[in-house]
Amino acid sequence: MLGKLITFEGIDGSGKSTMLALLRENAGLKQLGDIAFTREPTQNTLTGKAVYAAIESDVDPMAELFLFMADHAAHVAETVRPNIAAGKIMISDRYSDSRCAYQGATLEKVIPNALDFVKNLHEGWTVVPDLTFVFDLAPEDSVERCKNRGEKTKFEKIEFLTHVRENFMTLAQAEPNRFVILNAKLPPEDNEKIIVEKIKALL
Ligand SMILES: Nc1ncnc2c1ncn2[C@@H]1O[C@H](COP(=O)(O)OP(=O)(O)OP(=O)(O)O)[C@@H](O)[C@H]1O
Ligand SMILES: Cc1cn([C@H]2C[C@H](O)[C@@H](COP(=O)(O)O)O2)c(=O)[nH]c1=O
Repeated sequence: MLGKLITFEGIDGSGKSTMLALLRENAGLKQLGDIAFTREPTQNTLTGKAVYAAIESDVDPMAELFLFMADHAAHVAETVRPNIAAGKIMISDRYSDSRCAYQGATLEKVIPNALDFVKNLHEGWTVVPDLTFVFDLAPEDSVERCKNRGEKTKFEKIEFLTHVRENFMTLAQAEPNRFVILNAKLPPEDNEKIIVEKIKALL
């Protein structure tokens, strides 16, 4: 039997990594099947390194989109498809919706309907997630959390993250059966319970 793909999305600092650390240890989740954790951008790969170099530069946003797309293609081919074929439950920290939301925003002034343009690039070849959680957080809180974390990327700006957040909401409204919006200000343990219940219902 084919596995499932579950993705975690949201603006920077919204709590995805914190939640995934909790889920790795969640006994109820472990009982549901063979779980494989993954992420985008991919780590320590040719394409992932190119993406992180781009994030730290002021590279042309269209060029940056295609670096993210290349990383996604490698991720799908080398990790996602084989694990799904092996019947695993794959949980990805960011996936295609991050591209639609972030590059939909970086390309706003470059191409009309940038979000749809990016979304359409994925059609026909990617693996579509079965379930997607969006950690919804005000950009002001996001920037504050990122400041406390001690990192700063070119994306961590209130105006830009406001646009990214709106894009996540647009994506969720278009596919209400796939998306679950979480209040990222709740204690992580509260959202953890909601997530495990939704995953149980999916399986
Ligand atoms: N529910 C929460 N309430 C308050 N603070 C939180 C919560 N979840 C996470 N944090 C804190 O916010 C910061 C960012 O969290 P985390 O690294 O999990 O976010 P992220 O979504 O993985 O970020 P990014 O996508 O930028 O890597 C961390 O300092 C973390 O401790
Ligand atoms: C997958 C993906 C990510 N981004 C952005 C989101 C973050 O600001 C950075 C790096 O991600 P991390 O989880 O903080 O390591 O990249 C993006 O713009 N487009 C994407 O497709």
